[in-house]
Amino acid sequence: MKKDLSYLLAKKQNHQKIVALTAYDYPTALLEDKTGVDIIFVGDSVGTNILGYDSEQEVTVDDIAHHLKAVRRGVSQAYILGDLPYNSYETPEQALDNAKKLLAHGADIVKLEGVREKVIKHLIDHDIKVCGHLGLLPQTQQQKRVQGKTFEQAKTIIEDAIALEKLGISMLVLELIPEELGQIVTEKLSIPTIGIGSGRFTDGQVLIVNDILGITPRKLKLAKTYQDYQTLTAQAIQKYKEDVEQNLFPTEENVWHMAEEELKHLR
Ligand SMILES: Nc1nc2c(c(=O)[nH]1)N[C@@H](CNc1ccc(C(=O)N[C@@H](CCC(=O)O)C(=O)O)cc1)CN2
Ligand SMILES: CC(C)(CO)C(=O)C(=O)O
Ligand SMILES: [Mg+2]
Repeated sequence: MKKDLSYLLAKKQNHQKIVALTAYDYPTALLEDKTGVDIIFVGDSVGTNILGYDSEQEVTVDDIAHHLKAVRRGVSQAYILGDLPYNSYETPEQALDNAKKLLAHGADIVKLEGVREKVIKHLIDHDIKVCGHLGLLPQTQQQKRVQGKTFEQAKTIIEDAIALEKLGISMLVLELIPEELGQIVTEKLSIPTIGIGSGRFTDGQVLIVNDILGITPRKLKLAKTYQDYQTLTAQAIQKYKEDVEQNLFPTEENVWHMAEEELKHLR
């Protein structure tokens, strides 16, 4: 059964955690879907984590669409979120064009950063599901510092969250804010909140799949590393290199032969 917004909302209401994780390719999406991840994010984090870009700002709508297509082919149950990248939702019309493109390539919902009232209203008026994003906004904040630690900043985030819910967004990502603020926003909203680096009390959690697998070179405080990809992959590549150099690969079990009857004419 394909998961939908009412399934996610029921999880909030029943105090069951929503599990979200990014994926950028088919095999990873297949595994996440099979495991029962609720929401797969095709984030603009693809830029710095997969494409080798220096910044989130280099990511294009075509980049997201390309990875969305791959992810969609691996998914039968998870809800799929596509990020609208930097500069792709400057006007309501541009945002609608780009959101439609992401939906056409497999997204169930689009996410955009900040309180962009006119843009969000335009998308919702056209029946597009929108996920908000408050706290740290990576597309416009290069410094990855915790947001909303002071009373004034926290108050703004709470007011923004309420304003976004009133505009009609279906869920809200909270990034890199204090746990207390994550809890207050989550209690004030009826829609699900999905946190990253925002404490234990949001309705769900999202992480970058590269961080949980140990693909990311450094360990972030906000993440947990479940596997040592760097070491394991370096070992596998090193062993393959040695095997080729020392004629230990391929072996008899990796090769095909001709019948002697055919071969004798060639010799
Ligand atoms: N791969 C990876 N890429 C990402 C994110 C991630 O999550 N992991 N998230 C988005 C960018 N946001 C962040 C947020 C925090 C940090 C970060 O570096 N945080 C420090 C703490 C910062 C602080 O103490 O103020 C940490 O150790 O957790 C980096 C990127 C998109 N790209
Ligand atoms: C998961 C999240 C919220 C992290 O910033 C995201 O937007 C992304 O992956 O691009
Ligand atoms: Mg993003």
